[in-house]
Amino acid sequence: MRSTEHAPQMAQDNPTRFDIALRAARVAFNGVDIFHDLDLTLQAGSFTCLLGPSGVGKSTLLRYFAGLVEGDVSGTITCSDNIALTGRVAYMAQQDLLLPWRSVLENVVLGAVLRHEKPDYEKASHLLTEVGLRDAANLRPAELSGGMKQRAALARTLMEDRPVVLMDEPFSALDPLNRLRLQELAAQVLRGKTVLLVTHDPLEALRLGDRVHVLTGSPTQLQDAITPKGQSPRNIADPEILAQQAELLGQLGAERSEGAA
Ligand SMILES: Nc1ncnc2c1ncn2[C@@H]1O[C@H](COP(=O)(O)OP(=O)(O)OP(=O)(O)O)[C@@H](O)[C@H]1O
Repeated sequence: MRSTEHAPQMAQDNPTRFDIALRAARVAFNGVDIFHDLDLTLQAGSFTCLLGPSGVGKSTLLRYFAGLVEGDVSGTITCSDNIALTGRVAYMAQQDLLLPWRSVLENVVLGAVLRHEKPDYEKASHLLTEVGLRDAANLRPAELSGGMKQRAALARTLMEDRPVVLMDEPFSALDPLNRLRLQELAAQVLRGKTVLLVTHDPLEALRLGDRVHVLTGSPTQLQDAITPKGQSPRNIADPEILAQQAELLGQLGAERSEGAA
């Protein structure tokens, strides 16, 4: 990973110090419970990953923490410092949500502009270099590939420097090498922050997550967390990580589908 004198301030310089407790969460759409009685604690400064089959409710759970689920919703979110979570979250959606009329650089500094703050263009340029978009800073989103849009959205999320970061499949559109590079970048820039990340990739979850939960069933339930050892980004060739991958695939139902085949 490149490192320059202008490297953005890393989260470990200012770690997140409050736990976030979600209790008795319930979300229903059209009268059907996606989940109910769901509890999940995000420990201060730790990286939690959510895995599960498509449609199980991962994005809904992530969006619940972001306060973005509307309608038939109940439950509580409490921070251990007794300050509301609202306003302390950076959220990266599955869709890149880049504004089409703004350049990549202008999209990355959008948060500051909307808050009427002076954008830190130096930090934005550094992050664009880190995500491999230095030469695309002045392009509009329509001129980018899907993977480039996702990298721009990641740079915008990392730019925000919030204590809590929620990311929905942030690397899904990337080729394998860019995926590994950006996982490394995320691990480095987000170290010390409280992160919740949704992914379909068990190895990505084990590479980055301190706690990895599988969601299964309907209504959805959280399986007990798997807790890979050591600091992220972890070596995915490590035999212990590979054993945990097998465990996660088992929780996801791999044995059942092999049996069915
Ligand atoms: N706003 C909504 N209105 C109605 N139904 C919704 C809404 N949002 C999500 N759902 C439904 O809730 C269920 C869970 O959706 P969600 O997007 O959370 O799943 P997911 O596990 O993230 O899926 P994927 O891995 O495909 O992204 C799905 O059946 C989906 O159709």
